[in-house]
Amino acid sequence: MELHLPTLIVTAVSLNLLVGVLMLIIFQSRRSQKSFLTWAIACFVFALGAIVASLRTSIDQQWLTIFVADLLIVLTPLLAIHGLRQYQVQGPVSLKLLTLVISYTALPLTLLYTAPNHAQVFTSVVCAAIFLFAAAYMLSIKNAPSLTKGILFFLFLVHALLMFGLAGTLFQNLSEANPMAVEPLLNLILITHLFLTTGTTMLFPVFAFAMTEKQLLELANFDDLTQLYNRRAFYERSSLLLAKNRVLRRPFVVLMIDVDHFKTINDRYGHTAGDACLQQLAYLLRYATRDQDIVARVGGEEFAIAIPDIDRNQAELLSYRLCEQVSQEIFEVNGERVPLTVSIGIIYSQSSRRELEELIEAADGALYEAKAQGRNGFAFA
Ligand SMILES: Nc1nc2c(ncn2[C@@H]2O[C@H](COP(=O)(O)OP(=O)(O)OP(=O)(O)O)[C@@H](O)[C@H]2O)c(=O)[nH]1
Repeated sequence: MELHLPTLIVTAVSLNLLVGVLMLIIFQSRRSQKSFLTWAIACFVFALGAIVASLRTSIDQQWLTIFVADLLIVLTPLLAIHGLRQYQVQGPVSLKLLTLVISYTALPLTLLYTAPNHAQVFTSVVCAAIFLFAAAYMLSIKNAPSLTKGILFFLFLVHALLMFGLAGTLFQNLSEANPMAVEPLLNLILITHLFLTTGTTMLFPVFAFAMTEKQLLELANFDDLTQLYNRRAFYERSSLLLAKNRVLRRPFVVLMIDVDHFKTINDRYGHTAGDACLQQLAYLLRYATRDQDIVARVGGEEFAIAIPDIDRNQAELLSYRLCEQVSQEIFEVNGERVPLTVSIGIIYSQSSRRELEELIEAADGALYEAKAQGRNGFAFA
């Protein structure tokens, strides 16, 4: 089946207009999220650029069909990146940078006014560079859902390569005795360009929603200071793990860990230093345990670890090792060493028959015991 170029342009323009309107509707209901407005503008700018560029064959107004069209085509990916950065807390692409790129594109385009083919080569190279930047930018976005991030990265990269390919083909065309010879190749590149642009714009709202969902999930499940599970997630995940262990009649252990004399540490070194110690301790706990263990910060200076499939001796050895490691770890604040120890309460349930709340309560009681015995140690319930 042969692809009909005008039909494709009409389809791409219509899809971009539709996605643009969809973005505007989303923006209406989420006015604080300006990226949707920016992406809507990007869609409209692309649609306008495609319409104006497609007039090249029917009207002889180069200032419009080359100069304005090329500027609109360059502006589209810039707006897309601008929207992506607005969605991040990193802030938008500075308006200065945007103006700079457009001005540096407009100037050579003006100089190339009488050489429209050269102008097209130049525009393609600029677009390729912007898409390459967009691909690199996608990689730098942390905390983004990997699937949509990966697809967008791929689309930007392919688009950059395509634009370099277009520039090369157009350049070759300049010296070609028969410019019509590369026409099919140019059409194929143009068609791919339309597909890529439309696909990318359609992915933006998906990316934005997936990202928001990921952030909300993290806010709901993770402790901001230590990045460990929070109390809610600890209960939720440990309950599931406990239920699974109960079915399999396997043992289950809960450790309640509390920093000793943390009030004194805060009073002496300051609250910020206390926070830094908690972060370092959290890292140590996560590092000292297995992937399947659930490590959480369940209170100010209180941590909990749920451990499946571990016998009583191993639980004792782990608690001993944790106390040792924490007391030997160097917690340093402003060049000063902060002495830090922990006390641990352990509950061992042989076939996981007891409820989680019961286990936590028992481990808490054992923790109280460990504190009473002089701290920097552990006790069994
Ligand atoms: N820096 C910092 N301090 C916190 C945080 N959450 C709780 N704290 C402090 O932790 C201290 C806990 O003190 P206490 O409950 O009296 O216990 P303690 O001083 O550790 O004494 P023992 O537990 O009996 O060894 C309080 O001073 C809280 O202000 C936090 O997120 N950061």
